[in-house]
This record gives sequence, structure tokens and C-alpha cells, in this order.
Amino acid sequence: MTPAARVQSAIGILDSIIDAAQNRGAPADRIIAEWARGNRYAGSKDRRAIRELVYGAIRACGPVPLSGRTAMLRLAELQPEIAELFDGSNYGPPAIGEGEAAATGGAAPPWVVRHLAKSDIAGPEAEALLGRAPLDIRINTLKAARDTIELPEGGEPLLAPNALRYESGTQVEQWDAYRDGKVEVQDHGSQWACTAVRAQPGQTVIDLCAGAGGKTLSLAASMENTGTLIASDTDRGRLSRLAPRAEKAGAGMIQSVLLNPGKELEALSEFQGKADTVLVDAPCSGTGTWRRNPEARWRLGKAELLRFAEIQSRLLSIAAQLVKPGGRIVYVTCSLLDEEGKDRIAAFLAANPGWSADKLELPIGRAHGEGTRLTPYHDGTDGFFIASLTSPC
Ligand SMILES: C[S@@+](CC[C@H](N)C(=O)[O-])C[C@H]1O[C@@H](n2cnc3c(N)ncnc32)[C@H](O)[C@@H]1O
Repeated sequence: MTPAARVQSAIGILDSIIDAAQNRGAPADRIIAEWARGNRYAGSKDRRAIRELVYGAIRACGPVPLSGRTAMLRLAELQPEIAELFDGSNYGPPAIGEGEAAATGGAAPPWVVRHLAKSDIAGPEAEALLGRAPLDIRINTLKAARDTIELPEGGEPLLAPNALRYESGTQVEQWDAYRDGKVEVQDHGSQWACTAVRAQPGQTVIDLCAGAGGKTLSLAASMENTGTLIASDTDRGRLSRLAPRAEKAGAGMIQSVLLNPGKELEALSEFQGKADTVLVDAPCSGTGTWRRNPEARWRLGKAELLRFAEIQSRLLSIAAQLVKPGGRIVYVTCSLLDEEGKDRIAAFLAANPGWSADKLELPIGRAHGEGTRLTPYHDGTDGFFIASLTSPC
């Protein structure tokens, strides 16, 4: 493909991504993969270049662009060599019209930027939300150790005891160690969120919103596969992906429990008042993961943010009923909006006298409200808010 044809293909893909973002359609990654499947003439270099262009354009636009072309024109403002490819050549984009407008830049749609600023995320902190994330792995201590594991490439040891960092795009999935369950892909910040649970062998720990079990597997390793570890979620599809992952990781202790939305406690009744710790890795807007899903900025709506806050508070009160006297809730969101972090914890503490927030002694992050915040700018991790709450004895 010519460089101009790559630009035109990227514009077409961007049109689909914009449409999907506004109509709850497929994520950008899937749209790009589908395009590649349907356009076999594009070789691997073409596909890589097109992907770069698409993600470059998404990152370059704050509000939802009007079209793929305006998004690409915005990228061309930052990278003038792209503007030259609007040359009207065969398969290339038509020449740029006089006064033709590019999409607007910025970190996100203006209302989101305002909410972020109110949450002390502005300037370089906001810009870093759109940087490129490295690839972090966690050595699964049920099967290997960081000091002795043999991997095809040496990574950078990070502060978390089992973390190694690689360049984004490293094909970890093709390593034997990955296939054998000795390593898991997990962001460094997410590894610290698991550490905050302080899960010990023999305890009863509930991962209330386990999804496909990214954090559950880490908890099983901390518990050395002994004790009770419940992975629950309302999403059958996600939860069903946990069992094969757990088997591969040698984490036989995990019990999956599918929850009925609105009646979560029914399926967990035998654990009421019994858990040492409940991890609430709550559904959220994901503002802390934009480095990986930059088009998520275009999917967020004000009503959705309110809905997230409501469910986050509800999940906290469900967790409170599962914890034993003196036990803990660890609340985590990968959002940096206070509505989903600091404010939820303040509301919980106001409504639940006797509960207290403990200081998390993590070697990274900063105190934020009654919790700890990790950000891409300050910590080089995805953005997280983590709080630890102790119930009255
Ligand atoms: C942030 S994701 C969890 C990610 C997962 N812990 C991990 O580390 O990969 C939030 C999860 O909450 C689940 N969820 C949403 N509503 C829920 C509810 N009422 N009860 C339990 N889980 C819920 C979603 O299905 C989603 O899997």
C-alpha cells in the first residue's frame, strides 16, 4: 500500500470507531482487527502503520470528531508529513480543501476535562492519560520466581515484587512461559492494588467484581493456593474466562460464583460476615486506562458516570455485609474521577459509623482523600484509586 492509501484506510477505520463509540459498538481494537481480516492485501507493515495512524488520530482528538477525515486532519496538524499525503492520489485521501476544519484536540470532551480538573487531574497529569502504556507482566509465584524464571527477553524489574516491564507490543502471548501459566500480563498499578488486599494463606477472600479474574489470579498466588477465594461477577461471559486461566495458572483454590444483578447477596449468603477481605474492583468509567483504550473518552456520558457512582456505592454496601468483624474492604477503581473514588469512600464512611479508612503503605502513589491514587504521570502505571476500609470489631 502507498503511504497515502494507508492514511485513507485509517480514515475509514476511524469512521467506524467514531460510530461505534457513539452507538455502544465494538471497541477500536476489534474494528481494526476486522478491517485487517477483510483486507488481506494489507501486509503486516501496512497493518502496523495503519494502526499507528488510527491510534495517533484518536489520541490527538479531545471531543468526538465529526468524521475519520477530521480526526486525521487533526493528527496532520501535529505531524505535517501526514498532511502531505492528502494528495488526491489513487486510493489516497482527497486534497485538503481551503479552510477545511480539523477536529479539536485536548485530553477529552470538555465536560470530562472539567470533571478531571475538579479531581486534580490537569496539565501534564491529563496529558499523560493518553501516553503509550508499556507492557507489564506478573510472575506467577505458584509456578515460578522472578529471580530464576527464564524468559525470551529480560524485562525491567519494577517495585512490585513480581513485576517486570517490557515495551508495548512485546509478544508475551507467544512465550512458553505465558502458555505454561508462569507469567500473566498485568499492569504494575493493578499488581499494587492486589498487594493492598494483603491476602494471606488460609484466609477467606472475596473478589466481588472478578471479571475474567486478572486480580483473582494474583490473590490466589498471594494465598499460596490455600484458604477460600471466591471470584464473583454478574457477567457470565467474563467469569467463564476465569476457569481456564486459573487452571493454566495452577490456581485450583478459586471458586467462581455468578451473581444476579440486584440480588448479589443471595448467591454469596454463606459468606455473610465471614470474609477477611472483600476486594471491590468496581465497574467504572476507566479514565485511568485511556492509554490502552483512548477512544473510551468518547463513550462516556454524564448519565453513565452517575450510574457508575450509584453501583459503586451499592457494591461497597454489599461488601460491608460480607466482611467479618474487624475485616477489610479494599476498594479499587481504574478511574481518576473523584466521583468514582474519593467521594464514594467519603459517602461510605459517612453512612457506616464505626468503619475506618486505613493508610495504605504502598511505595508508589499519593494519598488522595481517604485512599491512594496512582497515575500514569506520577507512577507510570494505569490510573487507580485504592482505599482500604476496616469494619468495626
Ligand atoms: C473493573 S471490572 C473488574 C476487572 C477484574 N477485577 C480484573 O482484574 O480483571 C468490573 C467488573 O464488575 C462487574 N460488575 C458489574 N456489576 C456488578 C455487580 N452488581 N456485582 C458484581 N460485579 C459486577 C463487571 O461485570 C466487571 O467484570
